[in-house]
Amino acid sequence: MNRRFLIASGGTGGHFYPGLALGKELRRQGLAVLFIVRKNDPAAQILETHKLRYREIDFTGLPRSVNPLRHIRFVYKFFKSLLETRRIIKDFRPDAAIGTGGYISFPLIFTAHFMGIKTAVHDSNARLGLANKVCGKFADLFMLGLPVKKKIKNAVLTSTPIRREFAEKPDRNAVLEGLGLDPQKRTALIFGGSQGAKGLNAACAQIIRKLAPKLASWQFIHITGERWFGVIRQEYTGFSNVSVMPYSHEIYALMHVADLAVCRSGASTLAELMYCHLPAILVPFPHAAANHQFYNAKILANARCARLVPEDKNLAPHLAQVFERLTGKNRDLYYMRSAYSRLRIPNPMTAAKEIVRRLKNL
Ligand SMILES: CC(=O)N[C@H]1[C@@H](OP(=O)(O)OP(=O)(O)OC[C@H]2O[C@@H](n3ccc(=O)[nH]c3=O)[C@H](O)[C@@H]2O)O[C@H](CO)[C@@H](O)[C@@H]1O
Repeated sequence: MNRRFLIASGGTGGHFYPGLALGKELRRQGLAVLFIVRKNDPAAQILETHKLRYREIDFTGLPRSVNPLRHIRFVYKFFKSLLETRRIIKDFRPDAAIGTGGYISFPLIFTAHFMGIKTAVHDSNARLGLANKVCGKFADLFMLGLPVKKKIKNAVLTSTPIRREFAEKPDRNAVLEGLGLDPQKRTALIFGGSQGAKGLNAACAQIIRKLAPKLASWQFIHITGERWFGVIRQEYTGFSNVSVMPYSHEIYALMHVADLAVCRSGASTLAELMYCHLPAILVPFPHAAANHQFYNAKILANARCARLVPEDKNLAPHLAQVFERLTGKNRDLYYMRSAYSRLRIPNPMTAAKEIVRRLKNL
């Protein structure tokens, strides 16, 4: 009979997309897959687009406020979610339950474990999230996107799955000309996480405006995030060597044609940089849980594939200094690019396949 896999995923894009890649690979291999997502999670819509089945549960993360009513509501929803999950497990009868991070993993891994079902979790970051720390105590398999310092039971490094589109090498001339840019010039790609990044946007615009006349052989693609598009586009008025956009659905093509990225250090971004061997200046999101973006960035910085610039009051001058050095010395970029071949992290493009292989062996 067909093996059956139940995946809890959703919340941020960073937690959801690796789960989606995994679900698609399970289906590609002819295995049955069902998702559990939080009620009203926009991830449900994306699952529908991909024709993947899902069930919703009513659950929220730990309340941050001290309001006792919120805590009572949390406890109520917590027990309710365990009962809902139990029902789903009884209906679907999975061979294994998988959580891809975020608090939605907890009810599934906890319930499945006590119902005698094999469990696995995947954490993309170099510092584990709270839900995964707890789930790790029950999991039969703990898959890691990046190496972590902490000793974890049943852990294996699999990397984080990325979109298949990254495997298609684009035509550099066509991509750059399509953006009104010059294929002869070197190109820096600037972007935040899936939402953009306010501080990074402002610092980059300031630096590019100042350095552009000195850097005639360089041009820039600046992805601002929807919220900041208008303001940042204004800043570049009169600059013909900058292409500004609010979001790119084809960032995989841009990463392949770029010579340097200036970006955040979310886990999927890192896996994509690794796959494209793209040298980067990483500016970790300073408010990420347990400062995990800093630890993510450190892995690429220690391996010399990237430079790490913290977002503090010196962001603009520090970034300008690193940026000027890298754009002035092509040799540095060459060494950074080649340093990726020495990274001892599995290929993110085959990560979904590898995860499925391990799940089948549980
Ligand atoms: C702010 C925050 O806490 N973010 C976290 C969130 O990911 P978050 O989703 O913010 O960040 P990630 O780097 O993991 O993913 C961003 C994704 O958006 C894509 N992209 C971005 C811009 C664009 O124009 N087009 C586009 O497709 C990138 O290619 C990438 O695939 O969960 C991740 C996994 O737990 C964490 O590592 C991140 O730290």
